[in-house]
Amino acid sequence: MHIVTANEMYEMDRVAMEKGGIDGRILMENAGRSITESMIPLLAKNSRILILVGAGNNGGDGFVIGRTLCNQRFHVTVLQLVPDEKIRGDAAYHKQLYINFGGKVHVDDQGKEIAAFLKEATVVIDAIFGIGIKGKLRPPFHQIIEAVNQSNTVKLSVDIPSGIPADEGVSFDTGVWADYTFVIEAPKMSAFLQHTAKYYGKWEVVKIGLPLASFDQVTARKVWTEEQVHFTLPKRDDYSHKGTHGKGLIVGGSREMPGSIAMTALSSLRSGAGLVSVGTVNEVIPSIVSHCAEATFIPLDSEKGVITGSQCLDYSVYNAIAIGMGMGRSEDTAELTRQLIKEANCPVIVDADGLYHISDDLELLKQREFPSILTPHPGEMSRLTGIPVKEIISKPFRIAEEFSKTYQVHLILKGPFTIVTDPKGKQWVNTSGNAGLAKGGSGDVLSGILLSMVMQPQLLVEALANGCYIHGKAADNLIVNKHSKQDLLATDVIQGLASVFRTFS
Ligand SMILES: NC(=O)C1=CN([C@@H]2O[C@H](COP(=O)(O)OP(=O)(O)OC[C@H]3O[C@@H](n4cnc5c(N)ncnc54)[C@H](O)[C@@H]3O)[C@@H](O)[C@H]2O)[C@H](O)CC1
Ligand SMILES: [K+]
Repeated sequence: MHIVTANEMYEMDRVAMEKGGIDGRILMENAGRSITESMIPLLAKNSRILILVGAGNNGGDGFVIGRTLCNQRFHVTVLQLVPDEKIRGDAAYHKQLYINFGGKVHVDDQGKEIAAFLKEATVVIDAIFGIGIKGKLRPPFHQIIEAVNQSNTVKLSVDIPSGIPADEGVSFDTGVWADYTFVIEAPKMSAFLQHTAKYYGKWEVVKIGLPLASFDQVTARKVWTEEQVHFTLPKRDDYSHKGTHGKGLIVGGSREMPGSIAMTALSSLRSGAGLVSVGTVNEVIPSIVSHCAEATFIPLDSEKGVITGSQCLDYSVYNAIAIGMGMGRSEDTAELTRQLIKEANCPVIVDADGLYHISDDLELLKQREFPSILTPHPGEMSRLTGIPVKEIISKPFRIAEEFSKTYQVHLILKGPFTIVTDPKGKQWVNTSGNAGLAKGGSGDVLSGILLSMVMQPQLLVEALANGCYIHGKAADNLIVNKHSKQDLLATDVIQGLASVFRTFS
């Protein structure tokens, strides 16, 4: 499933019309018909449906929906929120069809009658604005949208909740708080941004007949779906041995933070890694063993419970390495991080304190011949880039793309919608997971899962996207009957991995 910006969607439209030869009026007909079909299960025969229509093609979709619902004997009222002369082109054509079929249009371009119409309605179909909204809402639309939000109606938005921009990095006034959004052809970026996603309510994609093959030329952003997990997650071969599933090294831990690396080691083993070695300070090894008897250890030189700088580690025997969890932020651990990044001839996952250390040495990443995988949350991304957290949350796709391309890394920008970006800028969004994961230790568990995935026989980006999916899905399964978002702990997520792997094996 592709994710688009407004311009990318217009480009798809252009391709469909100019190259495909399909008429815009047919696309609008398809949009309105498909949405109506998907909407009907949510409607009761006695629903009093109010369709709010704006000036653009989103409003045009509203007229098609109006005609189609009237034709099926639903009780429909269309309220046009702009003067007649503003309804043009394909929307005007479909307005006329709606009228020809016996539909009535009420015009309220001042927003004076909206309250009265809302009072009579049980369902609002929001076709005020689509992806064409620009700048601050002009009067009276702010007031109209607020009135819709305050009304006691079920709110069904067409393509996008009106008022919400399609793109990232765009400020907005207010938007319809939809119960349900029928997204045309491809979800827009704002469905995956934490400040706008909540306006969509539940959403589903409706198809209107755009040439699917063209999406790949128009956008390099996709949702990582459960279906793809089914296709790509390697099945364990009956005749495999521990070597088949990779040997991983985890470097980190300190006297003050022995738990992080223990969780990484355990989650990695629980995700199928053949062998896991932990390079850490001697004194924390017994506590890690108590959680994870299957790991082997490389005691590293340490001072005051923290790993010291130069270590004689043979990186060549590993299929992948993860560094940083609970490691501490001394100059010594910084030196070790730099050394490992320079010398390791296999994929390296850099997390937590490892990310802290490389923030000032990002150029090192460009020199690596093997993949570098960075797993920052927005705070860590802010340190890596010098960009404020607020801006990262507001335009994560663009910032992640630029960073991955510049430093030639695979970036996993963590959040409610984790974005995996490859060094060419291709992106996949993970949608599993819940707020129960917003706790210390979650990242350590994710790093362990990723380490294990990277060592399995699958493409690197698939391994990373699958790792994110599995981590979130374990948490989703756990809050269904065993835990809640409140009490869920990172260690529970490790226990929950079994439920996910069983589904996909
Ligand atoms: N292939 C497709 O995706 C199809 C999508 N369809 C629908 O068309 C809309 C996009 O239509 P467009 O006309 O470009 O934009 P809008 O409907 O969002 O309307 C813009 C409209 O609103 C006015 N406006 C803009 N900004 C403001 C503001 N800040 N305050 C007040 N008014 C504003 C402006 O005057 C414009 O006239 C898409 O979302 C789908 O729903 C097609 O129907 C089928 C193909
Ligand atoms: K809308």
